[in-house]
Amino acid sequence: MNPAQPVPPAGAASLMRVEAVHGGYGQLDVLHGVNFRMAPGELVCIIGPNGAGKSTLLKAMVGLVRIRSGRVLLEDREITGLPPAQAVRLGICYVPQTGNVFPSLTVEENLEMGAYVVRDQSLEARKDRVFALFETLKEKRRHRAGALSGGQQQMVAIGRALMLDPRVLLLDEPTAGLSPLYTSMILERVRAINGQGVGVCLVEQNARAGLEIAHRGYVFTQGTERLEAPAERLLTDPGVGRLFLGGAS
Ligand SMILES: Nc1ncnc2c1ncn2[C@@H]1O[C@H](COP(=O)(O)OP(=O)(O)OP(=O)(O)O)[C@@H](O)[C@H]1O
Repeated sequence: MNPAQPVPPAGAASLMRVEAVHGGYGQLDVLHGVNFRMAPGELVCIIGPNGAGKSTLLKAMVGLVRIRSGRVLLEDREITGLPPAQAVRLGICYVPQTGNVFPSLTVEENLEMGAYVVRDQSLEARKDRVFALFETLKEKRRHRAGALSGGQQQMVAIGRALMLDPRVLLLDEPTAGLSPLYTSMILERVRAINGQGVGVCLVEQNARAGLEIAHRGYVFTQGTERLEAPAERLLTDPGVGRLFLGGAS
């Protein structure tokens, strides 16, 4: 299962970049000098053990945790510490792992919440684009989001992020707790979203499945990136296989 898109060449202009970031929660640093980059049109997967700081990196990229030093850039613009609402306006959308739908609102209302800043006539067209990607959501548009399955709720959360036509989509473990069927369905849709030109950073516990749809991958441990390589190389690396992919490929 190789991505249809070619791997962007090394050194290509970056869409998003993290440079030597230290930061975390309160007085506690969780990120210890993290470097990360995503080229335009790239799908990057971050794997690593629990507590390695993967989610914290995504939050740092969207202004949700304190950055003590280092920089975050969107193209050439420095956005370090920018409030989350402004990061969203610049086209960076983040889907957290949990608590990512409004359970008492319908699917359609959830999607509309994603585009509450849109004041033009494009709302229906935006919803239709999400429904084209997630047909199940169209069928269930009038259902309460809280009554959907975990996989369907994840579709609502991703769909809501897509309502703003993001340039960068940050996904925190979108397949956590899902059945193998829903896991492959969600990852296949993530690849389709990337195929439309959206830069995607995917944190994934299903490390092998995540790397299989990615162009490039990072292995995180203890608050920093230990390895960075084309996804195919990580998938065939015996050390990575043994430690992070549940055995050799
Ligand atoms: N809101 C918070 N306040 C304080 N510490 C936190 C907070 N969120 C996470 N941490 C701590 O930061 C460290 C990194 O957590 P993080 O969630 O980024 O790891 P992760 O690699 O995403 O792990 P997982 O795969 O378990 O989600 C952990 O030690 C965690 O306990």
